[in-house]
Amino acid sequence: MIDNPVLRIAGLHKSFGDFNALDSIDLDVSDGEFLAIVGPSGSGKTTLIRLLVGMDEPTEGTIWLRNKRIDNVPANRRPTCMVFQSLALFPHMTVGQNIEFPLKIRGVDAVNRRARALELMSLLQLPDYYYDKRIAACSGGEKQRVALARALAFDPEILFFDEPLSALDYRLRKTLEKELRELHRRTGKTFIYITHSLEEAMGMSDRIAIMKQGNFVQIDSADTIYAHPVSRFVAGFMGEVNLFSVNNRDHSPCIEELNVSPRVINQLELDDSRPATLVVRPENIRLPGNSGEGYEFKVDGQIQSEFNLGSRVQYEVKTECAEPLIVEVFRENRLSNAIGSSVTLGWNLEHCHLITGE
Ligand SMILES: Nc1ncnc2c1ncn2[C@@H]1O[C@H](COP(=O)(O)OP(=O)(O)OP(=O)(O)O)[C@@H](O)[C@H]1O
Repeated sequence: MIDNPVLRIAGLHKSFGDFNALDSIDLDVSDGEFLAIVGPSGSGKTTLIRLLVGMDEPTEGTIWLRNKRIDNVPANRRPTCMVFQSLALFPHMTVGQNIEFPLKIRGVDAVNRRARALELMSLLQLPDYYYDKRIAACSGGEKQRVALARALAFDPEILFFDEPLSALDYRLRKTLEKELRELHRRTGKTFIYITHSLEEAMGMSDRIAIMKQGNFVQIDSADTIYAHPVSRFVAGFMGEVNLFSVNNRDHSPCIEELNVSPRVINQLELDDSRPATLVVRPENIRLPGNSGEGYEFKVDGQIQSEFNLGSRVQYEVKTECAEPLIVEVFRENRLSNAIGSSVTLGWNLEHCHLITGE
C-alpha cells in the first residue's frame, strides 16, 4: 500500500465467460511515477488498461483516482488519457489541429490553443513550422511526438501507453525511449506504460509490474526484480539467467557438480520440504582459469558457442548440468579460440539468489 496513491486498484476482476482475464488484482501507483506493466502475450495487460481508461467495465472491483471512485465514470469523463499504439491521429488534419483538438472540444479560444500547441511542440522537439504540416507528411517518429503532444494537451492526471513504440525501428525506438523518460521528468505526470519489451521497461520506468495469467507476480524496481526475482518465471522473464534446481534433501546432480562446500550449502538455508532454485546471472559468472580457486561455486565445462553482443561476449558452456550455462564477459576479457576449450567457471554466494517454491 502506498500513502495517497494517484491511482488505486482494489480487487479488480474481469471475466470473459468462464475465463478470468484479470484475477482480483490490487495495485497502488504513486503520483508522478513511471510504472511499466510487462508480461507475456495474453497475460491481461490490455484488459487492465481498457478498464482503467473506461473502454470496458470490470466484472468486480474498484478503481480510485485520488480518492474518487472512477470505475463507474464513462471514458470521456475520466481525467486519464491513452496513447494508442495505432496513434489514432486525424490524418487529414495538420499537426497543429491534431494537438489543439482536446483544447477545441473544451472551448479554448484559437489564440490560446495555438500558443499551447506551440509550447507542446517545443516540449516534444517539433519545430514551429510543423504546425501547418499535414499528418500524412510526417514520419513515424514525428507522428509519435504529435500523439504525445496531443495526449498532453488533454492535461491528463495519468497517461497510459499501450506499446506505443513497438512498430518503430530499433534506432527510433531507442531515441523515443529516452525522450519519453525525459518528457516524464519534465512534465511530472504519472505514466503507466504497457510493453512486451523488458529492455524498454527497465530503461524507462521507476517500477515494473510483471503480469502472468491475469495476476501481478512481482511489482518492484527493475534492479530489485533483476537481482531478487520471486519465481522462476520472473527470473526467466527478466533476461538471460542460469537456474539450478536445489534442495537439501535431494541434491540434484547439478548442485553436486557445482562443488559447493558444506558451509555454503548451510548458508543457503534450504528447506527440505520445498523445491528451491538458485539463480545466477550470466554476467556474475567468472572464467577464473583452470582451478576456479577462491570461488564458492565452481564447475568445469567446455565452451560450445560464442555470441558477440557488442560491448559484451556471451558463451554457452556445456557442463554436467542439464542446460548449458550462459556466461557473459566484457569484450576486453574475450577468450581467444574460445570454442571447444575447457574452462572452469566460478562465482560466489553473494551473486546468487535463491527462489523457494515453484
Ligand atoms: N473480449 C474478449 N473476449 C474474450 N476473451 C478476451 C477478450 N479480450 C481479451 N480476452 C482474453 O483475455 C486474455 C488477456 O488478453 P489481453 O489482451 O489483456 O492480453 P495482453 O497481455 O494485452 O496480450 P498481448 O501482449 O498479446 O496484447 C487473453 O487470453 C485474451 O484472449
